[in-house]
Amino acid sequence: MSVLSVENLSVTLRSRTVLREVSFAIREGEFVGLLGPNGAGKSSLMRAALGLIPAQGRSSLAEMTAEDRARAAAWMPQSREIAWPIPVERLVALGRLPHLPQGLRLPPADQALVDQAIARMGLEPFRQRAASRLSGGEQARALIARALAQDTPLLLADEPAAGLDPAHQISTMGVFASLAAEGRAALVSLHDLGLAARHCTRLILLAEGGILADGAPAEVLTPALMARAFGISVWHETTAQGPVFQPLEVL
Ligand SMILES: Nc1ncnc2c1ncn2[C@@H]1O[C@H](COP(=O)(O)OP(=O)(O)OP(=O)(O)O)[C@@H](O)[C@H]1O
Repeated sequence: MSVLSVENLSVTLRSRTVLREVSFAIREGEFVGLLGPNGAGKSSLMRAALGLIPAQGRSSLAEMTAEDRARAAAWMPQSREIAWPIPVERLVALGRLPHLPQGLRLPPADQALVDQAIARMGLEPFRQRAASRLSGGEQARALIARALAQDTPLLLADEPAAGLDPAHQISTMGVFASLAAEGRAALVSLHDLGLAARHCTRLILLAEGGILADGAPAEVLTPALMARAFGISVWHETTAQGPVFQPLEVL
């Protein structure tokens, strides 16, 4: 079943067309990496698909009411600043707000989802710490945990691996992959092509105002497409531990 359907979506920002008639659908069980050079329109595509910026065309999420959308999709934006000193546990608990009548304390089932999200993102030691006093990477993990606590069929995240140390990059990609394996879906923008090759079930490559390629990682991370989209040469090999992919040089 499709959790997001985008048809002929075009985005114009300050009279410049950033995306032209982009169409794709995301189904349950998919972990989709959104790739493309700086300025290709990855954030704009996710924000337009969520109905956060004006766009032409159709998006199934943008058509929903704000309440329905908050139960259908969780969103982690690129900007991570947590400006106020809310304890990490309460920040993560905000993910349950779309599911609760106003003013109620968290029922046990909702608290269990908060605890699960905190454990999944390795935030146990920070539970009572003011979120504004976490490091950049820890703040990113707290915001991913809030999105996980929302417990939605689809999670969209803008560069969630940026600023994380290697172990947390791998474990965070593992969390998204496990959501997909559980029958949910994730759409995640990434600049790390090696992580995309190893963890995503499908890649969408944005460039030149549209989708240049959409398919399995091996179909998208080809030398020809990498040269065209990023102007780089690449090295890749299939190993016993899975695909290994390394950008090499600027062409
Ligand atoms: N508010 C805005 N007004 C005008 N132009 C904008 C605005 N926001 C983004 N743009 C432009 O739209 C284009 C797409 O930006 P977007 O942030 O979607 O790219 P991206 O693929 O997410 O880039 P990055 O990899 O650098 O995060 C860029 O050329 C950017 O300069």
